[in-house]
Amino acid sequence: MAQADPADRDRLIVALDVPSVAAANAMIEKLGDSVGFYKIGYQLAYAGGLPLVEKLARAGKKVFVDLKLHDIGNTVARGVESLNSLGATFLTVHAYPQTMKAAVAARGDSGLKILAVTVLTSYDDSDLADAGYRFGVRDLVEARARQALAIGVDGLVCSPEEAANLRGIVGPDMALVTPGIRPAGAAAGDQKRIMTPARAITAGASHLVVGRPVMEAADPKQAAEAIVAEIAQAK
Ligand SMILES: O=C(O)c1cc(=O)[nH]c(=O)n1[C@@H]1O[C@H](COP(=O)(O)O)[C@@H](O)[C@H]1O
Repeated sequence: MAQADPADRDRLIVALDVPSVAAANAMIEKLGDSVGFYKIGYQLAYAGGLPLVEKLARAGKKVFVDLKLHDIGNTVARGVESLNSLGATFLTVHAYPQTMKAAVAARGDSGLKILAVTVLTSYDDSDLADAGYRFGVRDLVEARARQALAIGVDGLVCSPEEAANLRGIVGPDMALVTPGIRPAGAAAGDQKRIMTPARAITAGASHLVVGRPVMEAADPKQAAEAIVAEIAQAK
């Protein structure tokens, strides 16, 4: 396949959802130049994977640290301060006002960008009702996006289903990072609000987060390249 434009390639964020640093290194090796942006979440971070952030950054890759912080403001701020110097591009927090304010204040001018997770892509309206919310997904995502914007958060995590509406609210520059990406024919798994890569880009997503459709593919490199090609065609 022809070499991808790095600007298209880096709109794909591959979730390194693997159980060990060894498995992560093996996958990074396999994916090679096809991937320029990785996400390290609970599974890898709790298995000793945080030092990989600095290693990947030194190797010229971008890194999204997905720890979805949510605690009292002081604890969130101290946690963000501990992450500021790792060289990551993005860090997630849940989109609660105290949490977002603390994270934005603590990231200072370190270069780390704070993403607020609006409503998880595995939730639908009835899951929100079960959790005690009186808003449905669309209204809660929108309300949280407006709060995040007012607080000065750098970007939002939402499903691609909300991307077009949010793009109209936050303008052209804010990062809209969308998990819940499923290439045509891929299994949804536990995701409830999903779209194909092409449709997510057309809807206004700046970045797509993809885990299992790449990590569990028979040929992960080919799967990543196919998504980047879809991004390049849809933009
Ligand atoms: O913050 C995230 O990255 C995230 C938010 C969200 O609402 N939904 C969601 O799936 N994610 C993450 O995105 C990745 C999606 O993985 P797959 O469903 O395997 O493609 C996982 O690492 C999730 O933790």
